Amino acid sequence: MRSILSPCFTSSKMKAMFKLMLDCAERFTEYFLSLSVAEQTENQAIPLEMKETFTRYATDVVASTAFGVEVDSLNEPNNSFYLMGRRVTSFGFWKAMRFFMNILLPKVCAIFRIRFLDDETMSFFIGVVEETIKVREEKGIVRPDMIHLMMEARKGKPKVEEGAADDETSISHVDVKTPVNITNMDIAAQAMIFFFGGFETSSNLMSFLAYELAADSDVQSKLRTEIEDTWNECNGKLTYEALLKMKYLDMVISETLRKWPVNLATDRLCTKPYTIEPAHPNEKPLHLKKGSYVSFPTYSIQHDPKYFPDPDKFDPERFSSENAHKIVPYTYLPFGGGPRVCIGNRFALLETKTLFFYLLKSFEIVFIEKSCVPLVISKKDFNLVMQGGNWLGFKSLKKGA
Ligand code: HEM
Repeated sequence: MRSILSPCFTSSKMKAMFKLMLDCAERFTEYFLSLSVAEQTENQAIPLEMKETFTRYATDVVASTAFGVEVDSLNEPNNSFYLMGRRVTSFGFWKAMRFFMNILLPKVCAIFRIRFLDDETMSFFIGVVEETIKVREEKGIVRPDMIHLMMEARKGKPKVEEGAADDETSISHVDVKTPVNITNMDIAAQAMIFFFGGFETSSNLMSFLAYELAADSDVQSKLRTEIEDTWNECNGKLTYEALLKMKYLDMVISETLRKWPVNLATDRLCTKPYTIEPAHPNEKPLHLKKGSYVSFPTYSIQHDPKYFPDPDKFDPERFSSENAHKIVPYTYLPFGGGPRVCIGNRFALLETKTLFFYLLKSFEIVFIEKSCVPLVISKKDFNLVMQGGNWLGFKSLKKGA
């Protein structure tokens, strides 16, 4: 299915989906702008838990780009899409057990019908996809999203657009003229990948990014200057090309992913015997057998002072044109690497850049009384999250009354 889903992430598809992301980002910013006016808090910061707030944005983006439906999770906080999304991605002990069992013992899970998701959740998302497909087919609606691409794939229509396919997400090896046998269930399963792969990860990235910006007002104002310059160059209408040209924005996000890699480790299964030779005189060779499970500790590698001096310092300059080439290959792995690199990396970066462009244009992100300073990582959670939540404030840049 990687080859079926890959065409969703080519440049041209990203550009089309950017319009949907832009709507979500504008709506997000508008919501908080009107809130600060309504509550006459223009001069004060709106206190918010960032993970929760960005999860709402990530929900709207996944709903729009993957499931083809419009959801407004800030104005309608208890919409079923948001609640079901939380259900899918929240990990209690038993759910974590089911998750690992499905990875480590898939055959046993199939025999005993141990599923990661319950029937109600699956039926909800399959229902959304089926209804969307039905309405699209009846009314001939075309929307630049994943559902449309999959519908075209099953008719055998998707084409490799010239210059659009990229190295690792290329579909050039797929016989695209042949209709692909894709059921509605398959389409729903692909849309679910956006939830599993992209929902927690993207909102976590945004949460840590907001924290680092609050912690370093110089970085935040330098970034705002780049945003204002870009906004002026675009004559007040942000374009996909202009956003991707923003060098400093890219550096700040890259450094956030270096310091806070959402996936703490990446794993591989050994396909043939291999020996890791000792690096130091007191070590022995490590013999890996076929089938050995190997885990690469991304967090530790990205915090190794040998590769990233002063690793706890948030320093976007590591990724400047002058410095980026000094990064040793395979020591920066927030999206993994090689043929199984994260399929949605450009998607995640694009939705994050779009949101922070709009957010920082209207708001300053600041520490508030409840903020977790210094930052402490929770030991209780499955994911990389801050102890007590990531509480920060959005302070409107509009000079209020
Ligand atoms: C900041 C956001 C994200 C981070 C940090 C992230 C990170 C990762 C990492 C580390 C891997 C493992 C790669 C490897 O083993 O080499 C991965 C795989 C994957 N990611 Fe992401 N991801 C993000 C967003 C997304 C999004 C938005 C999607 C949407 C579809 C997605 C879909 C996937 C899929 C399908 C895989 C498995 C690829 C394969 O095995 O062929 N990810 N991701």
